[in-house]
Amino acid sequence: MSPRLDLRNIVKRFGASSVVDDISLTVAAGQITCLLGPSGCGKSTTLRIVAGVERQDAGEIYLDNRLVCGPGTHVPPEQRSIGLMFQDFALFPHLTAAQNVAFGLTGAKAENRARAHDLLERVGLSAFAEKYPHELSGGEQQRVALVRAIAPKPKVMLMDEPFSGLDNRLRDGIRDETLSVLKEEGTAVLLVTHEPDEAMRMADEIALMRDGKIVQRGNPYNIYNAPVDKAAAAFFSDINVIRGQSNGALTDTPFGQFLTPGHSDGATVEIVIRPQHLRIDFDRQGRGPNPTPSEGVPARGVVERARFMGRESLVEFRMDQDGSILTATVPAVFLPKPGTALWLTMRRDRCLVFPG
Ligand SMILES: Nc1ncnc2c1ncn2[C@@H]1O[C@H](COP(=O)(O)OP(=O)(O)OP(=O)(O)O)[C@@H](O)[C@H]1O
Repeated sequence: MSPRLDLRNIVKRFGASSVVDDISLTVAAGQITCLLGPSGCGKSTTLRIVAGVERQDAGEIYLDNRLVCGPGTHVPPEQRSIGLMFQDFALFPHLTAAQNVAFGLTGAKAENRARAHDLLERVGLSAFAEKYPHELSGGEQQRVALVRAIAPKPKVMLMDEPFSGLDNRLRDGIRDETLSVLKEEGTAVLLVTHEPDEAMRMADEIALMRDGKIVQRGNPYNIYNAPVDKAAAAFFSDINVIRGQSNGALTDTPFGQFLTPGHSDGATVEIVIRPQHLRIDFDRQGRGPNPTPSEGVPARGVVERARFMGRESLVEFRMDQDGSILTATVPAVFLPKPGTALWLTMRRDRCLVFPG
């Protein structure tokens, strides 16, 4: 199946710097792709180029195989069949919710009204159809803006941090509603966010951006579990880093030897593990659990501090062997006293090995 939206080698420079540096990306109908990355990495500029409000310096964009912008071609934004949903959306204050939703529709009046009411019902707002924007809460207004953007059945929906103005409790509900409406409509969605949680929740595919480039593309599971480098791993959660020197394709650590093929002798190797993949065991008269092939050798540490985070407890250890600090999380209440000696083991299948 050919992609609905196809970006090929998009470049945008401001002065000497390439803010978007050779971005290629496809989004299929009914698929949600998240452009995820830190502030300033070029996400919004990419979106603005797709919308047609910014022009690229090189590259092409195709919509259903039709060139919409490239050398010598620039289809104006309003002719691209693209819906926009930004954080600072504005409803027309003098129109009711239903009139706002029906505003951009070109069909017969009764038909437009029916479409507006159907969409409002799908986001739980039928009772608000005849209300004006100032009579609606922020979250309700946002849902109206969303269905207004969806109403003309755009082929592509561009969303730039669309939920960031909402408080957490509202946000989850509106995200899920949005997701189901967009899926039902079969819209191709390109959504910009700097929040990994939002991308994990919304995306079929995440495109992780850094300095104007896409450094990794994949589904949330793969991006989280097989990050391309340490920075990609650290973008999604806190990480622990254990350093060592590779020798004969092996690296010695307090947790035993790790296989590090492909790293030359003497090269620094970083072994990365997320806090939830460290296992904590009690000290049995100076001994920890027995080594196993799947968890390697345990290492002893002393609790520096422990904090209850609501869904989990976070325990920081100072390791006996080298004084380094490692953090483990436990999905329960576990608050050992500072100074308590405990043993840590690393789930080998969860360790990531990167060049240092
Ligand atoms: N019109 C412009 N002129 C000059 N520089 C610009 C212009 N627009 C954006 N930039 C610069 O390009 C870089 C990328 O901006 P962009 O808004 O695309 O980033 P972003 O990843 O969306 O960040 P944020 O999440 O903070 O919005 C930034 O350094 C920004 O200052």
